Amino acid sequence: MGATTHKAIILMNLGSPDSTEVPDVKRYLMEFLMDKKVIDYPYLLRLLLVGGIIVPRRAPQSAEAYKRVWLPEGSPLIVLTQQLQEAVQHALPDVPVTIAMRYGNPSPKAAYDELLARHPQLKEVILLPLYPHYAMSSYETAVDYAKEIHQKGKYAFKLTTIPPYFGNEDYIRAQAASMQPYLEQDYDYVLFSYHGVPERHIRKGDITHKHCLQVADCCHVDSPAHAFCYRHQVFVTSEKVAAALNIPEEKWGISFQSRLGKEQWLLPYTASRFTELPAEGKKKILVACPAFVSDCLETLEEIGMEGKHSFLESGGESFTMIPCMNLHPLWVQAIGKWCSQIIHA
Ligand SMILES: C=CC1=C(C)c2cc3[nH]c(cc4nc(cc5[nH]c(cc1n2)c(C)c5CCC(=O)O)C(CCC(=O)O)=C4C)c(C)c3C=C
Ligand SMILES: [Fe+2]
Ligand SMILES: [Fe+2]
Repeated sequence: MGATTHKAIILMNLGSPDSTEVPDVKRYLMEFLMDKKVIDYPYLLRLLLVGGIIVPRRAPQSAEAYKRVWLPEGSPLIVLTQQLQEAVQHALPDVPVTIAMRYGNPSPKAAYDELLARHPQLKEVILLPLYPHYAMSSYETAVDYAKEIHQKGKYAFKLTTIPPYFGNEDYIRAQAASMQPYLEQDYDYVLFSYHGVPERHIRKGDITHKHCLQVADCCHVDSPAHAFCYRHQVFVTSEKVAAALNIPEEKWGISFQSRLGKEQWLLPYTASRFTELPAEGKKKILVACPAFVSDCLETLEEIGMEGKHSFLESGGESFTMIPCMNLHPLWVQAIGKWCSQIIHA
C-alpha cells in the first residue's frame, strides 16, 4: 500500500444470518426487523409483533429458504460482497478496501477497527452503500448506522458517503451490460423486479408532504421529494436501462417483490405478475433485479426458484433469471472510478 493508505473504502451491504440454523436466522431477523427504519412502529408494538409473531413464524421458513441457496463458503450475499471487495481491491491496489453489513457480521465497528489496526494513520473512509436507490429501510438505515457507530466510537477519520446512484451513467452502463447477453435470446417480456417497501414509507419520506402517491403520476412529475423517493428512483433506473438496451416500451415492466405483513406495499407485486403474465401472452420472460447489486436470498430463491415455479405453473414457457451485476467488470470499474474521484479530490 502506498501514499493513499490514509484513505480506505468500505462496501456496505445488508447482511445475512451467520448460518442456516434457526437460532442464527432468528437472531438476524430480530436485529433486522427491530430496526425502527424497517418496521417503523412504536417500540413496544414492534417488539410484540416482531418478537412475538413475525420472527417465531418466519425464522424456520427463512432458514429453509437460506438452505436452498447457501454456498459452501456461506451466504451468497456475504460471499459475493467479499468477492466484490477483492475485485475492487485489485482495481485500487493502493487503497485498503473492506466490507461491512447493516445487520449481522461484519459490523461497521468491526470494519472500522480492522482498518485502523492495519492503517493507524487512516484519515478518511469512503462508505459505498451497495444499494443504488434511497429507501428508509435500506440506504438510509445503513448510512445512519455507519455514522452513528462512527460518532459513538469517536473515530478520528472522516466518513464520506457515496449518494444513491440509481441514475448514474456508470451504474446504468454496468447494469445494462450485465443484462445484455440474456437479451440475445427470444423473449416476450423483461420484468424489472425491485424489493418492495410499504407505500406508507414512500409517503413518510416525502419531504414536501404533498407529492408522493398524492399527485397523479407523481414519480414522473418533477419534485424535490424524488431525492428520497424509492419509487421514483426505480422508474429512473428501469427507464434508463431499458433505453440503453433498446427494449421496446411494450416489452418491459416493473414490479415489487418480498412483501412482508398485511400493509399495502408498492404495486404491482412481482408474485402477482408471475401468475398474470402468461395469460397476457408474455410466456417467455427475463427477470432482472437492479435494486440488488449482488445476488442474495431474494434473487436466487424468491425469484430464481419460487418465482420461476409459479410462472411456469401459470402457463409460462420460459423463465430466465438474469444474475445481478455481481463481479461484472463495468461494475467494479464504476466503483473504482467513484472512489478514485473522492480519493483524488
Ligand atoms: C433493495 C433493498 C432492500 C429494501 C428496500 C428492503 C426492505 C425491506 N426488507 C424487509 C424484510 C426482509 N428482507 C429480507 C431480505 C433482504 N432484503 C434485502 C434488501 C432490501 N430490503 C436483501 C438484499 C435481502 C437478502 C438478505 C440475504 O441474506 O440474502 C428478509 C430476510 C429474508 C426473509 O426472511 O425473507 C426480510 C425479513 C422489509 C420489512 C423491508 C421494508 C420495510
Ligand atoms: Fe428486505
Ligand atoms: Fe414518487
